[in-house]
Amino acid sequence: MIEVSGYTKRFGKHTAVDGLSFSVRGGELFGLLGSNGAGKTTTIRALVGLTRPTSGAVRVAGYDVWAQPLEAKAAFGYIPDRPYLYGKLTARELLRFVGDLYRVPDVGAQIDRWLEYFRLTEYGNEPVETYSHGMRQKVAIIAAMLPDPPVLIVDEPMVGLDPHAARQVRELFRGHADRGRAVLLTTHSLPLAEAVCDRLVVLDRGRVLGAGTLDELRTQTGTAAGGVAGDSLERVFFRLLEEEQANEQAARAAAGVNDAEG
Ligand SMILES: Nc1ncnc2c1ncn2[C@@H]1O[C@H](COP(=O)(O)OP(=O)(O)OP(=O)(O)O)[C@@H](O)[C@H]1O
Repeated sequence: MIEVSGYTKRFGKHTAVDGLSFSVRGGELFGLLGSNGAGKTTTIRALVGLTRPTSGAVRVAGYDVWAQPLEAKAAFGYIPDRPYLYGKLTARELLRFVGDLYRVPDVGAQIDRWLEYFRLTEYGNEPVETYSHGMRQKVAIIAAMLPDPPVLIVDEPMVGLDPHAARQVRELFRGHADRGRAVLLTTHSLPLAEAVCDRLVVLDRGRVLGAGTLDELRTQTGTAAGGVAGDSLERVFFRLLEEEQANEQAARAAAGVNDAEG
């Protein structure tokens, strides 16, 4: 459902993402993790047609996002980290606009159901510009979910949500994947990723440090650094970063020795 092959993005001389490959199947919830500046949003922006790859290909539902943008865009819902919503529209107007674009059947009843789910019913006829940050985030989530897309792409979904809404959203994404859809999300919340993701990629400065199920990552880090089965994703994550640092120091030291010899 999502295919990223050899995706590289350079901004001038800076390589933000370097030869990234992964795929997400229907029924899977996939996590893209990494520190600040790792390249998560840059990858998501390529997948949703906002930042053109320098090289490599990104495909959604079998369509190349950059060669067949209309087909690809019809197949995914996108929840950006900072959603832009038309502030002068009410939530109902905005959601009806989205629903009509995607030809959602029985859209009025669906919007009512979604507003109720997120406790927004009494605000549904107020302009979105009067909403709190979390309320806007909920509207952006509804807008992406309303067409029931085969692929859902989500950048940092929990920022600004209260604990109740965060749990609802977690269940929503898991349920979406369990109904055969593909869900790709980036998050800094390792407990969230541990609770819901089937598979993960950990990025650092544009390169993959580890990829696979949590158990596979445990094995990967355990073999190299003496970890034990059952380690939390947080421990695994920090081990991957520590190993990367150790490798870099070793490489620098070796280069220093070579320089000295040369
Ligand atoms: N438009 C741009 N122009 C130049 N550099 C950019 C641009 N967008 C991103 N970058 C650089 O690409 C790298 C990856 O940024 P990106 O936003 O993808 O990171 P991220 O993993 O989403 O980080 P965060 O967790 O902080 O949101 C960073 O070094 C960033 O400075």
